[in-house]
Amino acid sequence: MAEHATPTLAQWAGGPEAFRRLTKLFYEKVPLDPLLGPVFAGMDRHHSEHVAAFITEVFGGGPNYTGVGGSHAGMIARHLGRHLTQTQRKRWIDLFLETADEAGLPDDPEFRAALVGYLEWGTRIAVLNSQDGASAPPPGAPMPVWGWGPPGGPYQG
Ligand code: HEM
Repeated sequence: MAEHATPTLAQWAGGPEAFRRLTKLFYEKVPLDPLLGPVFAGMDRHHSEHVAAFITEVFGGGPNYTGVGGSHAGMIARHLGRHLTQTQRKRWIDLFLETADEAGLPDDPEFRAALVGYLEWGTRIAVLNSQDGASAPPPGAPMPVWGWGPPGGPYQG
């Protein structure tokens, strides 16, 4: 990184390893949660790594997800027909943010605002695409890209 370059969200978070740590902890808790446990009953054993790779890529950390055959359309497809509810979505976010603290992700206002904004958007996309009538985007649909938004960069003191 150039001396004064603004880090990507992924760099500021601690790189792919930080997201792997976060999702590993998160998906260890999910099966124990009364609302989320049943939703993830058939979870792939690599699920947490796939979600970590997806978020790392969205946050500017490189092709961690698409580089190993993943795609935005493929990710959306995993939510089709699941009839996710707003109650489940809200629990997912609450538990994810609680776990972000436990995993030691940065807690500066700028990073957390970007994280919450992405999670609010991403979970609503997941719920929408889980309802009857939803269909996956075309296979070549681009991955979402998330940035710092109005604060423009991390907390500087
Ligand atoms: C920003 C929000 C979200 C992201 C980035 C995300 C990402 C992903 C990804 C990458 C996969 C595919 C994993 C794989 O290939 O193994 C997936 C699958 C799945 N997601 Fe999400 N998801 C989000 C929100 C949600 C929410 C809110 C729920 C439910 C409340 C949910 C439920 C599921 C389920 C049940 C699967 C299939 C798991 C399996 O069978 O292995 N997702 N998600």
